[in-house]
Amino acid sequence: MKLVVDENMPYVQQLFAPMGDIVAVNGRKLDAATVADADVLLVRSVTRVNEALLRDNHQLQFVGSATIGTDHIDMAYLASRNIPFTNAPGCNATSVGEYVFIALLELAAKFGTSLKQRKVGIVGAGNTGSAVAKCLKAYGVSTVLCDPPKARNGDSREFASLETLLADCDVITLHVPLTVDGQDATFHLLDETRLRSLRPDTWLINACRGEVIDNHALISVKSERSDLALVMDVWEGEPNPIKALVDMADIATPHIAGYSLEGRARGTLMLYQQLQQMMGMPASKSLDDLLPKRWNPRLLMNAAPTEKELLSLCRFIYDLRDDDRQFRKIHQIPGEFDNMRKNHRHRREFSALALENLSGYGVDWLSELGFSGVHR
Ligand SMILES: NC(=O)C1=CN([C@@H]2O[C@H](COP(=O)(O)OP(=O)(O)OC[C@H]3O[C@@H](n4cnc5c(N)ncnc54)[C@H](O)[C@@H]3O)[C@@H](O)[C@H]2O)C=CC1
Ligand SMILES: O=C(O)C(=O)[C@H](O)COP(=O)(O)O
Repeated sequence: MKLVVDENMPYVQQLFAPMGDIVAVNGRKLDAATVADADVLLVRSVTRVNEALLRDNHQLQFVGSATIGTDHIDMAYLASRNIPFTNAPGCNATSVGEYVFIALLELAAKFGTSLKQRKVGIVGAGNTGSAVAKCLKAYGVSTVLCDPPKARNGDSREFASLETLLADCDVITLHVPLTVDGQDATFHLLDETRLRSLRPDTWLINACRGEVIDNHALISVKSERSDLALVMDVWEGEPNPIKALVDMADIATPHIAGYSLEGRARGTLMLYQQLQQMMGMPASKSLDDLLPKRWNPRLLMNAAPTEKELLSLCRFIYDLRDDDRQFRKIHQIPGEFDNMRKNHRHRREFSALALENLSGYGVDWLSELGFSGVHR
């Protein structure tokens, strides 16, 4: 069996080598000729899987994308050819939740305020939006959710309309799929009119897909509104973000909000599990077989951390400022957006750090935030 696999997918050898010959490729440059004799195709978000890519392949048995988003996949075409497809729902949701939480702590420190004084509007209350909500709830920050499809489908949580959320919240964080059709289409969901309606001093975060915000409109609004703060992980026109927008952003990164080691490992593992199941084989490998052990530096928590101390703890796990600094140096150099992603030094999730004394001393909320606990 021949498996054509994006070279930017960790743990492929450990999981898929027993199944056949692995050919690792640059996912952005993948073409029909390279895929022509593949039996299995494993991609990431940078590969458009459609008729143009698969027209010369008449033996493909499985397509997997180690991502949450599926906007790069022509599902109708795969269905028309009866090619089974799976993505990896939720694989990196914790990573996105923690990225947003850390970014908000960074902004609060930068502007000399407390995150607890802000009301956070979460647009899209699926896996990633809920992961953000979980972190904020653990820390005691109030949130408002907007998710019309979930509201219509009877989700028991309380939802606001987008207009109410924009009017009520001083942080807006976006967690919707990119869709262009239907009543919930998200392409340019934040258009110029909505961007102009943002409350004074709003912090706006995009960690879903660049096209959910009209980037040109954002540049125009932000150039008149220095009160707005921006955290941008995703961009229209990736891998070529607009320079003016990178320069305006308070935090700018190259689509790596989901790039925790755990998130990326889960993505590959979920594809392995699906393929094994499809072939009627047991999935013998688990996440523990892939990940390095948790850190246990014996950090003793015997008092609730201040917000500044919490930020230091978070930076110990993932210092977002490093990615921001590096991205600002490279984002206009051809190829470097993808290189920075490919060579991203793997960041861990909060759960990789075991803190002592999480039970008691008023620090239980740190385990709700995601840290592991070691009780004495
Ligand atoms: N920056 C990054 O590294 C990552 C980005 N993503 C992006 O984030 C997106 C969301 O991921 P998940 O939360 O896991 O997906 P999900 O499918 O679990 O949740 C998305 C939610 O958005 C809601 N929704 C759809 N249209 C909406 C609208 N017009 N207004 C409000 N809500 C709407 C849906 O009902 C759903 O509950 C993915 O599709 C992907 O594009 C995902 C992971 C990592
Ligand atoms: O899961 C998603 O959806 C994402 O946006 C991924 O984090 C993107 O990562 P790549 O697939 O582009 O490596």
